[in-house]
Amino acid sequence: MALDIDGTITDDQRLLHPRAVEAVGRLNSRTTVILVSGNVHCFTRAAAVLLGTSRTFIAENGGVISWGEGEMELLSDPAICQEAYRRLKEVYPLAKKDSRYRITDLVVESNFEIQEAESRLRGWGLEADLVDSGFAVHIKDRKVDKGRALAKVMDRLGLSQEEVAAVGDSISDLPMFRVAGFRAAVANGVPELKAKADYVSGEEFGPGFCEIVDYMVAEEMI
Ligand SMILES: O=C(O)COP(=O)(O)O
Ligand SMILES: [Mg+2]
Repeated sequence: MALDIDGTITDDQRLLHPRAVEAVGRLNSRTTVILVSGNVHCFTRAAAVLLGTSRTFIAENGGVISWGEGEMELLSDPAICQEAYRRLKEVYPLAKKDSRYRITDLVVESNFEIQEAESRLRGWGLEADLVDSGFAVHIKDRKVDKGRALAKVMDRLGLSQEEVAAVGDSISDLPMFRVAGFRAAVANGVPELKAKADYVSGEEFGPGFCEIVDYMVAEEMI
């Protein structure tokens, strides 16, 4: 299972839900859980350790892949994001967040018109785009997303589409839905994601995620 963190196993304040922790524990005994997050590498790694999930995981919305302990692969060019930030800052009052720990993308506060900024990036011919997870606005390399990184992980681990489920809440999870065979969204997910999901939970956040795991067990998918 490719599993998102914020808004899927946490609440809207990013607090980990105890029932989601229990559900991840159940998954760990049945299958491999790969965290796929917009969070930085060190945060995602700490989550993997605390949840007992695979040390192969995806961070920074696909910009960083951790291949088990010790090997890290960067899929994005940080210079692309830096240049986009520099140009956008000439127009908007951008404020960086947790930049010290970011390796590839940049996170800024949501104090500007994202769609307008994206069309400016395109107009300037830059290779960067923006994605708003509902928790953070990321300036990222356009060729990077959670789905492309997940496809790389599947390839290396020899996993077919039918063997992979993706679970998430935000627009940043949509690219994962293109490569996974089973797609599930929590009820608090964005409409664009829920529209593409095979299963949408009735409950929101952590309890919704538990419901998804219960459904997959009942349907003998795991
Ligand atoms: O970093 C974010 O913006 C949100 O993190 P997520 O991808 O785990 O939901
Ligand atoms: Mg999320």
